[in-house]
Amino acid sequence: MHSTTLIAIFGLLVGVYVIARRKSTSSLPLPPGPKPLPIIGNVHQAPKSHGWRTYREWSKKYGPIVHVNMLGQPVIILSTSEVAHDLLAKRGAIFSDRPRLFLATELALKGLNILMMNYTDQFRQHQRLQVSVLNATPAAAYLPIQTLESQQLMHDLLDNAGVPGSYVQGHFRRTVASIIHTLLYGFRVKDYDDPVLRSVVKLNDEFSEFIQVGAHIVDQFPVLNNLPGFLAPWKVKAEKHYTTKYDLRDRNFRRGLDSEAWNISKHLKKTIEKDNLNMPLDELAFELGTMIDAALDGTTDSLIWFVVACITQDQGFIAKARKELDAVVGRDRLPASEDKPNLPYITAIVEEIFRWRPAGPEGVPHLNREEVTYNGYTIPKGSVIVPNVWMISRDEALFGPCPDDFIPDRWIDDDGKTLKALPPAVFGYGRRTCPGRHFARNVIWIVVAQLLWSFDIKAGLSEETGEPISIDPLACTYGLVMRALPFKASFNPRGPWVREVIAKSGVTYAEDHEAMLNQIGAEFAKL
Ligand code: HEM
Repeated sequence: MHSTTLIAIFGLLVGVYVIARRKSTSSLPLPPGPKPLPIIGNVHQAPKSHGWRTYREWSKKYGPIVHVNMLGQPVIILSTSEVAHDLLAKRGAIFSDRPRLFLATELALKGLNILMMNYTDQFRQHQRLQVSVLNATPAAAYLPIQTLESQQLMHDLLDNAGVPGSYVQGHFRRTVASIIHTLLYGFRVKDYDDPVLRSVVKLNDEFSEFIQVGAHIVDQFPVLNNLPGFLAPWKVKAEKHYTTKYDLRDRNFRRGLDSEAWNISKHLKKTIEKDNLNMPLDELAFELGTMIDAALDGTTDSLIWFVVACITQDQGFIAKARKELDAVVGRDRLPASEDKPNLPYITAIVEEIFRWRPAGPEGVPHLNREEVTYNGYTIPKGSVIVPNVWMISRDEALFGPCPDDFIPDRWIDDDGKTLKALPPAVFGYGRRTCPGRHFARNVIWIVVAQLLWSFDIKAGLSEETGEPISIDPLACTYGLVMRALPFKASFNPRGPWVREVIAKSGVTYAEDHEAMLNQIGAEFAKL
């Protein structure tokens, strides 16, 4: 046998032995969970995919804190908003690291993945940069670009209107991609088959596979990486992922720097120079790339779930939204972000999308750097902490009855106007809460408002029978992000005024987006 193979097997055995002997200083038990087997723990019961379904069953059986053992690695699943806040937010100093998912970080991204960085000084430096361009105030400056792209989407969907049913998901992805590439790098994405967009989607899908907790034995036993390539096929895949990502990020970053107009690449490079930060430019390029990756899927997929909700869940919410839109906006123009204070029902719909189909139903895992005791249990140091977002969003005590149904009214207070302060789970917790949440909410709000104002959204028709093709509202992919499986939909203008209004703004590619970016730059200068 090859000597590296022997070393790897020896390392594996030592690893199992050391982990099995890991001693706790607390006399309190571990949280309850399914019964483990010796050495392998609960590996045999671990879900192969759609873990949130299994986690839902476990939380019903064992309660809001469940412990499972993956080859000695403790995994703690949190299933109510209260326990998630108590641990991940209130004890944020302990619970803000990330698991060492070897494939996702050390190998595939060589430590340059901001999402998977521990809560270190280096991470905090990145976080300060993110917040400086994504907080509520800077995010508000992006509304004109977001509105422009939403108008373009309405135009693209109108173009599709005569088609009895087509796959429209690409239009939504293009819209979100164009917003983020314009702001970060200064160029619009005009085609959903654009090669830059195709690369981001492919890399995101790959990364989503790398990041799955428990899916790769090398995450538990990094020593296996000493195996020769033919015994460790993940190495080649991860190296290729890194190189492709590096090249893409480098190219986009340079394009941003070379562009005439203001953009976030230029702005952050200036910040680094002005504040004399210790951050090499390729690290900044990765920072920007992380924002692109994080923004694209969650935002696009939330919009597509909204389309699914319109087709499969309408118990009157569409009529209610239209009544509000007609009263506030009228029929001579598309809704604009300035209408937001007067359109609380649209805001309730946006919150309901996040609750009904949280883009990341298993959240992004945290890791605790110290052992803690909580509610009579011990949570061992170095546990992988999974916020069970799917279940947290279905807590009837918080969100009311029928949690599997799409009911925006659950967010509206008794006065019919104010939004209830219910705790959303979709953007994560504590010090690692998604910095892009204002940005995402703004994009989704304007697109949802304009879609409801413009179109009757229905299931696509079968080419053979002419009948509507039924859509399973739970049919989805599995990964970091829960994506609806491709489906056909039709978007028909709900009245003649819609075509007139959308045609008036027409195709938006002739608009001077560089002037809009310079305007944002001028607003940033005043902040
Ligand atoms: C609906 C859309 C989105 C969803 C559902 C979402 C969700 C999340 C979640 C769950 C996390 C991890 C939180 C945690 O660990 O507790 C996260 C992190 C992050 N998100 Fe978002 N996000 C969305 C959109 C965006 C956008 C638009 C941006 C940027 C423009 C963005 C940038 C980031 C970044 C940079 C991180 C890493 C933060 C960290 O690791 O501390 N996200 N997001």
